[in-house]
Amino acid sequence: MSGPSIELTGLSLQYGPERVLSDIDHTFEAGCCHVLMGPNGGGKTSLLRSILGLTPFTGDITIHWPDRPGAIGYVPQSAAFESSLPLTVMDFVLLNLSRRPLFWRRASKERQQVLAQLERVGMAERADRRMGQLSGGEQQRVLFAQALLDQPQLLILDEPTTGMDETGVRYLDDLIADLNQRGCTLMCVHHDVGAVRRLPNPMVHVVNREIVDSGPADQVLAPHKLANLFQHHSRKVA
Ligand SMILES: Nc1ncnc2c1ncn2[C@@H]1O[C@H](COP(=O)(O)OP(=O)(O)OP(=O)(O)O)[C@@H](O)[C@H]1O
Repeated sequence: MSGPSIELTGLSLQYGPERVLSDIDHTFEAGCCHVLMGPNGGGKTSLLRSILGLTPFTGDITIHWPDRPGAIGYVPQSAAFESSLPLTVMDFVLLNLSRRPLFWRRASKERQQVLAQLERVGMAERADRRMGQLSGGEQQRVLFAQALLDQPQLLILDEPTTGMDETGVRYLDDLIADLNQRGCTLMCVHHDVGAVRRLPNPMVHVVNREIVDSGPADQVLAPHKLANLFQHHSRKVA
């Protein structure tokens, strides 16, 4: 089963007097690798959170699934784990696999499933470490493994390579290429122009209160446009 398209109609979002997203009409095509870029505070995370239903907005967001609704995976920008929390990598990913409490014995089938996902991000050997004792980049890899468990058809990533070393980035590149080949729709926030160019046929959307530019990466990230990519609009107070 392949991924959905996402249609925004008159999407606006405001925090107090500050208008973060303003009357956006836009469609993200099915099965593509979409990258949101733009200046800090331009509204990229707010746009992702709106699609996930994690923040109130006005207007409409419609997810057009090709068949029946599929699974959605989400990797947030960062997560904090208290180092004294007795929650291992295996526990954390297992928690997301079933609704049963952790102290119930887990079937080895479930454990194998989790290990297979951890293997895909190079973290299987650290399955018994506590989440709070991993580095930021390692935690990010585990969050990614957890988001892959349900075989998502829509995968939403907020700055997925933050804190990751080269090996982590390579795992991520391979996984994204694999998901893209399977027709999954990917939405991803990125700041690194070089990393975006490595993605499979990326569509880049520049978010700066509105979507100010959109198209294939080689057009939107053309050298003469790069200077303006991270430039801020003066923000209007609504
Ligand atoms: N929960 C919130 N309450 C109040 N203001 C918020 C909230 N979340 C975000 N904002 C503000 O909304 C604006 C857009 O934030 P958002 O995180 O969407 O931007 P972004 O483009 O993802 O930025 P960055 O590139 O720095 O991650 C910022 O000015 C931010 O301070």
